[in-house]
Amino acid sequence: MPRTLDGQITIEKTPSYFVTLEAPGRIHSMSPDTKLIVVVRNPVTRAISDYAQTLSKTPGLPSFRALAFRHGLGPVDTAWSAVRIGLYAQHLDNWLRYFPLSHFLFVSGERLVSDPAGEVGRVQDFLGLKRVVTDKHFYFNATKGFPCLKKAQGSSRPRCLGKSKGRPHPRVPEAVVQRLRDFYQPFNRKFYQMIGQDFGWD
Ligand SMILES: Nc1ncnc2c1ncn2[C@@H]1O[C@H](COP(=O)(O)OS(=O)(=O)O)[C@@H](OP(=O)(O)O)[C@H]1O
Repeated sequence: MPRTLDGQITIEKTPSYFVTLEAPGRIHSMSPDTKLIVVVRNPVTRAISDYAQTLSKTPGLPSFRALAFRHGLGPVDTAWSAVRIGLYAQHLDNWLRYFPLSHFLFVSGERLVSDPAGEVGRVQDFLGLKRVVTDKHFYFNATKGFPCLKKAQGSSRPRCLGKSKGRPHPRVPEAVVQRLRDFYQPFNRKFYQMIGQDFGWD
């Protein structure tokens, strides 16, 4: 981590930390005061998004169904990372051995799209910052199908996130989606209970 002066906040973003067993202990030994921001979305959509990303780099990848269920039809394959990462309650359990819940902010991936200023507002409050970024900074870009910044930092031009963010998802049969929804439901409920926040995924 770079040196941080008084009055500065250093932010580091690595999605895989949340699901890495050794990460909480290491981060705690670096600084037990660290604030932790976790962006979560419906684990079923997250798994399909994860698959879409792998598929874009690996043409000929087996179907989502073939990877999500053992032998294509059997139990849900929790060894597949796209499935395992969505077990938020389990990952959080590991973090709560080192950090109290008050150190966490859970950001809704869905609201980050439907109301980016609202979610970014919560982030600013959590970090003790003035609400500098507001509604005024975003517009909905119909071509991208997502909110974008009216002006990028240091430029007068609008800026959307890159091609790898918000790519189309492959079609997954409804029966497959439903099986995964059922699978995640108890884990989601446990997660809501642990953090006192209901994301309404079920
Ligand atoms: N404003 C805006 N523009 C584009 N995309 C947006 C935006 N806000 C949130 N998202 C969602 O971000 C998802 C990609 O982020 P990831 O967390 O997968 O990225 S990464 O893990 O850091 O690579 C990406 O997921 P997919 O839609 O599945 O590609 C988006 O849904």
